[in-house]
Amino acid sequence: MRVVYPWSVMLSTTRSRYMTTNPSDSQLLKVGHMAYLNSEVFYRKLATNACDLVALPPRAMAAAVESGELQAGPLPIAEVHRLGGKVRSLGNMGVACTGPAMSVFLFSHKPVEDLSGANIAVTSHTATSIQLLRVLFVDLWSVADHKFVEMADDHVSALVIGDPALQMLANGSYEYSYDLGTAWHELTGLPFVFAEWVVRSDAPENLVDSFERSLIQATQTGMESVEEISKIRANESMSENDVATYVRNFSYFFGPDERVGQQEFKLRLSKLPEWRPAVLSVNDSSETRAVSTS
Ligand SMILES: C=C(O[C@@H]1C=C(C(=O)O)C=C[C@H]1O)C(=O)O
Repeated sequence: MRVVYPWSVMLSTTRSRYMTTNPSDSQLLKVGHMAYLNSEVFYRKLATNACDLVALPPRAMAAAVESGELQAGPLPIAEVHRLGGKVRSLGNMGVACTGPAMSVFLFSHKPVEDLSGANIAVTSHTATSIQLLRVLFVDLWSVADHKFVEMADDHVSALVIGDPALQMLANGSYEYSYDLGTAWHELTGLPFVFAEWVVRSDAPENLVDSFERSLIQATQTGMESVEEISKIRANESMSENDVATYVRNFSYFFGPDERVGQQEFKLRLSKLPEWRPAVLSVNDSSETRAVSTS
């Protein structure tokens, strides 16, 4: 399995066992590696010859699948909806939660009800949570006339996801924090699907079938290996117990409830004006340093 790591400066989670500098024209799918702790169960036990992995943050990963640079990955659900028939589901899997997500936060210096007109900084990693925040601003918190800005700009609140959010939760200086999974559950009583494993519809069927089998098997084994993951991924801000609680909080195989939650999100989002955040090159993003966990 060959892995390219343009993202390696951003997260402390990269694993050298995957790193090689020897590109080959192998008959393997090019697959996105979501290097967040919340996605570790997919990759920890993935056979080394199952695919070629490329690490990218969620928004950039969706752009790479859309352009054909990658063929598969756990894509932000808002982008899965947008890509429509260009992609199809792999294994009925992804990242979902019912209630707290524990790593998708609006951190704020003011209560959320007072954010109308405020500058809200948004991580360039996100494609879905920013859309969830737009829904919550309208349907739950009645926040209007806010402006989404970059992390380096002046802001009152910041939307942060994944490992950087875990880090900020431990070390951050914001007075208020709102878990977007909790807020969604308050609003709808439903699970929220953040990401779904998909593959491009034009990917060769034989490669897709064999990768899908490997991925399902790896994830089942990965979910049985949370203790091992916890030992490896515990750090000064998260004990082994914290890591295990965090990982076990997610649903990785979807049932009917996840799909109902997904459709509800699609519906609520479709009622808002069409808008999506710019696709930034990872290297352009000034927040790389601001939210680095490495
Ligand atoms: C639960 C999370 O969901 C993530 C949030 C995403 C987004 O906002 O676009 C995309 C992928 C998910 O892994 C998280 O990052 O903590």
